[in-house]
Amino acid sequence: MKIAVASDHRGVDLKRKVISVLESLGHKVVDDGANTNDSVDYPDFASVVGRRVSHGEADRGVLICGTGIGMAIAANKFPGVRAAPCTDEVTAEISRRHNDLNVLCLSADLLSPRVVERMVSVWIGTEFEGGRHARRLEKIRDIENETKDG
Ligand SMILES: O=C(CO)[C@H](O)[C@H](O)[C@H](O)COP(=O)(O)O
Repeated sequence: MKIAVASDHRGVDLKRKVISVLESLGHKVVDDGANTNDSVDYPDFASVVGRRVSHGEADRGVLICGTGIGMAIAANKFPGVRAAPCTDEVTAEISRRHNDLNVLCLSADLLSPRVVERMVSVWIGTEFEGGRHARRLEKIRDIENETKDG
């Protein structure tokens, strides 16, 4: 898969870890920054990854900030993006099985690199279950279309 990855200044080190985990699993990674610890604004990075996933330029995305929350709020503004902060292996797995999460948001401040390694491996390798969960995602698409039309 092609995965777009970005962080703000708080997540630069963890982003490097995530990229190495994804590449070791055989995925192609697009590194969308940031690359220094200078203070930046997370929406500038969430929008790059959110746009790529929304436009089909990347199959999935990973976004990292202090909590993962700001990145998720911003990325979810793009049609077809389902972004959320996950906190452990269980939420990472269920986010795929039930929600078909296509943008994983991670906290650089609260998660250890070791836990993140396991979360990313589980998240990337878990399939969407479909069935009743697909019906619910259809309803989310309906909401997206309704709000788009005003
Ligand atoms: O968006 C966030 C909160 O959900 C992130 O944690 C940001 O990384 C954080 O707000 C950045 O804060 P800073 O004090 O400018 O480092």
